[in-house]
Amino acid sequence: MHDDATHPRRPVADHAAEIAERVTPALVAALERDTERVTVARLLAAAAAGAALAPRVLTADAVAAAALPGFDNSQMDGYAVRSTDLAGATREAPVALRVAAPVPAGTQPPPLAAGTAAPVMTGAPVPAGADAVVRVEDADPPHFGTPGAATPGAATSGVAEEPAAEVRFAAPVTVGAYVRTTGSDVAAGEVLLPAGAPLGAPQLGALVAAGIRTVDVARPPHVLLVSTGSELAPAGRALGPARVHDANGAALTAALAQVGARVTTAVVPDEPDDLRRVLERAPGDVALVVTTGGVSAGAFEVVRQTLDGLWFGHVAVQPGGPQGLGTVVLGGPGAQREVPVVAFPGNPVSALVSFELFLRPLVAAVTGATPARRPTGRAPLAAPLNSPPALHQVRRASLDDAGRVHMTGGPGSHLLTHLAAATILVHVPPGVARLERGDVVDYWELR
Ligand SMILES: Nc1nc2c(c(=O)[nH]1)N[C@H]1C(S)=C(S)[C@@H](COP(=O)(O)OP(=O)(O)OC[C@H]3O[C@@H](n4cnc5c(N)ncnc54)[C@H](O)[C@@H]3O)O[C@H]1N2
Ligand code: MOO
Repeated sequence: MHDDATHPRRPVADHAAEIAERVTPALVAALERDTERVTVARLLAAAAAGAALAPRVLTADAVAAAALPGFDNSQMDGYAVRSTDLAGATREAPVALRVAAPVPAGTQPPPLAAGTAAPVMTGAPVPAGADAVVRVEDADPPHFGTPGAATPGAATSGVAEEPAAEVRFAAPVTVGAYVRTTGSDVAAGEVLLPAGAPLGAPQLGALVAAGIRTVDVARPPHVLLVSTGSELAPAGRALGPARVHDANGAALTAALAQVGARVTTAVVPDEPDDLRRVLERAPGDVALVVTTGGVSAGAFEVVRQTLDGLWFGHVAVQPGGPQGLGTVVLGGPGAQREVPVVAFPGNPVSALVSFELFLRPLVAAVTGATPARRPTGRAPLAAPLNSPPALHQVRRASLDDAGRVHMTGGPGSHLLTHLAAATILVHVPPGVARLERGDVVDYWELR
């Protein structure tokens, strides 16, 4: 048993601060060091396949290859005109112009002759010579008509009228009215997105719009996730007697990926040499090692027994009490480097709750994944709750339609399906032994 008198439990906030001090600089350094050039097409394919773009942060300015818009175009369905032609137009004395050939979007019109007005559609180029657009509803007639409308059955637009040969305007128009000028969004050669910009939906759209084919981005930080335990079998493998599947590897891979990390997993038995070998062969760009299991008081605690120099102790939290923290040497002779290691307890709920408390906020803050912090709330309990008064207890729960908190299971840290059913994590601070029905608790939203 843990002996509080000789080994005081470390407060949650202190342990969180210790982890942040080691892990945040390592992740920041990795993001700055580890960049890659990717095609926008690849980012697009990843987005289409459902991958979150975060934390794809630009590491160099993305410069517009072409101006946006690339040509002067109309903001409205209307008539492209020469403003001088309408200079004297009034309601009493409208100006009549001959209607030129219409300009659909996607076509390049000929120059506009003086004394004419070209029907121009939204997004279509404004013809050379024209310097303004008058909305069709402000002209007379106030619609374009439908070619072939005179033929019975041909009208489809609801305006069963042939296009007019002449159009009248009852007011002058200002130069530039409803013309979206070339480069008004961004000029060719201008910085479209600066280094440091996170790539989200509008940014990806802007890259494509401006014709940019490749960008320099930070690579997601690489985490080596090591599940320890001789009882573990990889996901999907048939189980022998007394064996369990590696739930932690699965759950933490997903949890890390959700906040923008790349994950390499390993499953090692409770054999120090096996753990050493995994660390020696770790990929060269690993910025952080996360282990689960092997940290408590058993006879075969591979993490505790193998990783010298780590702090091992108890944090005043349940689940997630036994924890380890320090640095570990990765790589073989001549290629060794030190990275932080965070050693979580093996019970699956303990490992995931530890992640929520200690790692998720740090990784999200560095990668820009959202939400950086779990949204929080307060709600009344639907039933009484007991809590170990020396510990910060984290319980798995959900809210009913009336906004009351129901536990999705007991406090046992093996109850992974109860965590899977939960939508909130309830926090019961130290010093509280019991809460009654109706007492208000703080919670974090999990989804
Ligand atoms: N004498 C004491 N025993 C224990 C203490 C203690 O203070 N004194 N603490 C308990 C608490 S609290 C926890 S949490 C666990 C933490 O133990 P370890 O980190 O050493 O984890 P293991 O013993 O390796 O495993 C615990 C439990 O979790 C299962 N497990 C481990 N890894 C996985 C995985 N990847 N996927 C699924 N399940 C996993 C493992 O089979 C065990 O059932 O120690 C308590 N004991
Ligand atoms: O910390 Mo252990 O997680 O209480 O089961």
